[in-house]
Amino acid sequence: PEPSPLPLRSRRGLLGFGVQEKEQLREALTDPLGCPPCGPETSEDVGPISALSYGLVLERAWLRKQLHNGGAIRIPTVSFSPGNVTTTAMEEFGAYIRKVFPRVFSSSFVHHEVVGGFSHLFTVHGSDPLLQPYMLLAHLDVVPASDEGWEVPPFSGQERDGFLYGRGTLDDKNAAMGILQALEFLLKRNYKPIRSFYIAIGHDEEVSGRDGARKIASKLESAGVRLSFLSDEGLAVLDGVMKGIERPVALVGTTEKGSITLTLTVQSVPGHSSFPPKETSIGILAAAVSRLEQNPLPSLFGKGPELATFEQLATQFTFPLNIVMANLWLFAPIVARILAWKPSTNALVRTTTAVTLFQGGVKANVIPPFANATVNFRIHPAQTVEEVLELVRATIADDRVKISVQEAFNPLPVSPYDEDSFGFQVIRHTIHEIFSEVGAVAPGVCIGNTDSRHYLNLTKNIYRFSPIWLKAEDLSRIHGLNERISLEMYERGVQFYLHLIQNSDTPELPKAHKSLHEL
Ligand SMILES: CCCCCCCC/C=C\CCCCCCCC(=O)NCC(=O)O
Ligand SMILES: [Zn+2]
Ligand SMILES: [Zn+2]
Repeated sequence: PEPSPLPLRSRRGLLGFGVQEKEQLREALTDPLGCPPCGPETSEDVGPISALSYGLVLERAWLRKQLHNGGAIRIPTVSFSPGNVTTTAMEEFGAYIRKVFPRVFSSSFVHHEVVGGFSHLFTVHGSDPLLQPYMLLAHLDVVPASDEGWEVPPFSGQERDGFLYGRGTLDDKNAAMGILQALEFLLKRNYKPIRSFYIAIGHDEEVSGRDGARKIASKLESAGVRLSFLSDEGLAVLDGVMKGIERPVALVGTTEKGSITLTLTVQSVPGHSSFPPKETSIGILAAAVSRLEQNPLPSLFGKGPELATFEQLATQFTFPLNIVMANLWLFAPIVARILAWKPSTNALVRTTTAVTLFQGGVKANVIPPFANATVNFRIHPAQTVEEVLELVRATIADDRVKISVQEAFNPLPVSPYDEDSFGFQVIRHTIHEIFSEVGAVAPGVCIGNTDSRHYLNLTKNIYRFSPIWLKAEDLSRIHGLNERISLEMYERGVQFYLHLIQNSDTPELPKAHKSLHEL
């Protein structure tokens, strides 16, 4: 049977669903009868039903039918360096989404194209051409992971205790699959958007986005496209990440830090290890790198947009921290010192220094002819590439260490987050709908970099929020060991995009609400 039409929001509700509509939506989302006929599969047919590994979670019976041959997490779409990505896996990913999202690829008002070899651009044509389109961004590539240290192999897509484990479950296949799953679901319910939108799934975000996002952006720019707003991965719902805040809070990245990656090289004359010089190239380089680690760049806390984050979150802090945060003009130096204790909050205080690669030496009895190291700095919004470079030179203070710049860009402009900013308000409203536990939604500085920076010429309204719930212990899973997402959170992510798409269909500006109770 054809699926029943989804009871969509009435126009009167604009952004919010009415109580009855929400109930209907809940039923539609969980009612397997709304799915295509599936046959009498049991859970043994496909093993554990896991969201990303099998692609779909809301319509479990339907997904069992389609997804026997692996899933998003099991396709190792690893990016190693710019131009060096796992192309076969990326092609497989393209085939996979064609298979599991048939309506997205066959709808008369969704246009799909592959850009840069493996990135995907979808244009979803809305019924009102006068409304400016928006864009949902995600990426399909992941950073490498070996089996070592993982509870389950990172590309096996296994479920344990309600969590799906694997590289990409938080960054960023949850979003790539979640967005497409939301669209597939809406199309199945005969939903026709009013406002047009784009979905761009990049294939090399983890290594600069130069072949994916950059090409998509320049293609759209040449076509004269301007966006109402752009939503990408970034900050998240944070639960217990910051001491003194009792309820979870959602941070939406209104800017992101800059970045500079340096190669440090020391050369020396090779020779016999039995009569070594006082210092080898490895020793000289190690000392330089150690000086960088021992002398972090200065605290700039309170001089950038992080000030607004803490001011807006002030009421969420318990006494007396609420007073402290509301008076950062006085207390910023003390707060900065406390934030610097933990890596996640230290990243808000200063430009960070990370030594990520170190190479040197050719044989045990040969004086090394060279040594080199890669150091990646993430630049605080109140600093520039030039300023960082100058401070680094002064800290190394050794002419034998040659410094070359691999890549560099300044911190990104701050997107508006006032009451008149459609993009920020629609995202904020949707967060309150889906993550009703959050005490506040505030603007923040995204400490990592995203594909969204390639779209600066298309909109000033760029917002970086991953619809995921992170506890303090989860932060190390991103690019780390045992990356995982609970099935419940993946499902909430799909709901987030489902609501965001529908909420964006209003021409009117949503008013800022602190919570749903005020609606
Ligand atoms: C109350 C304030 C506490 C703030 C603590 C920050 C918590 C960090 C939350 C999320 C992690 C940020 C990840 C950002 C996305 C990164 C995407 C990525 O990997 N890009 C590539 C790169 O940056 O190299
Ligand atoms: Zn990412
Ligand atoms: Zn990443």
